[in-house]
Amino acid sequence: MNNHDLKLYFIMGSANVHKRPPLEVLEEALQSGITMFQFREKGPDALTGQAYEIFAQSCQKLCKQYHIPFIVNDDIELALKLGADGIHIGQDDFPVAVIREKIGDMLLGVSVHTKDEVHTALQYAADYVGIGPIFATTSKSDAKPPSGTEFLQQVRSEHPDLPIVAIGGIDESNAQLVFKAGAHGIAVISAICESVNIKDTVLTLTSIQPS
Ligand SMILES: Cc1ncc(COP(=O)(O)OP(=O)(O)O)c(N)n1
Ligand SMILES: Cc1nc(C(=O)O)sc1CCOP(=O)(O)O
Ligand SMILES: [Mg+2]
Repeated sequence: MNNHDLKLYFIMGSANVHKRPPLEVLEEALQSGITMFQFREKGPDALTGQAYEIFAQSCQKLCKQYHIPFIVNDDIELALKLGADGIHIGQDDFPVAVIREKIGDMLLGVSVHTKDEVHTALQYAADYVGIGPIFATTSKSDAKPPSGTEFLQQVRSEHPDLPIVAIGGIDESNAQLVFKAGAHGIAVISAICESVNIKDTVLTLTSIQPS
C-alpha cells in the first residue's frame, strides 16, 4: 500500500445503495477512479451466509479487474478465506495485539479515537489508521459524536509519516478541510452511494489538493 491508495477509499455494502444494483455502483466508482474499496456488509438487512460470500467475491473480482485493493470490514475469517488484500477493524472488533498473527502480511487498517489507540495500532504494525467521524454521518448507527478535524491534526503532527484516512460525513463540500488537516485520504459511503453523478463526484474528490 502507498499513501495514494487512501486518497479516495470507497466503502459499501448492499444496505448503502437503494436505487441501483450495488455492483453497478461499485463498477462505476472503480471506473471513475476510487483508489481503495472496503466491503462492509452490515446492518439489519445485511446479506448472510452464501449470499454474503457471493456478494463479497463479486466485489473482490471487480476490484481485481481495476487493480484496486479489496479490504474486508470486521470479518477476518472472510478476509482470509477470500485472500483479501486487507482487513479493517475497529476497537471493539478484534484485539489489535493479536490480529497480526492471524492475518500475516495482509493490509491492516485500524479505527482510532485516542492517542493510546494510535500508539497501540502503531505498535502492532497497522498499515493505516481511520479517524472519524469527522462530521455527522447517517451511514453508521453507532458512530461516535463528530470530532471535527482537531484530533486528526494532532495525530498528524505527532506522527508525520503515519498513513491516515479520515471518515464520517465527508463529501465534496468539506473534503478540502480534511486534507488540509493532514489526512492522506478520505473514506466515504454516502458521497458516492447517493451521488447523482458518480463520475463527477469521484473526479472532484480525487482532484482535491491540500492547499
Ligand atoms: C476506513 C475506515 N475507518 C473507520 C471505520 C470504522 O470501523 P469501526 O469503528 O470498526 O466501525 P464499523 O465500520 O465496523 O461499523 C471503517 N470501517 N473504515
Ligand atoms: C463506516 C464509518 N465509520 C465511521 C467512523 O467514525 O469510524 S463513520 C462511518 C460511516 C461513513 O459513511 P458516510 O461517508 O456516509 O458518512
Ligand atoms: Mg468494525
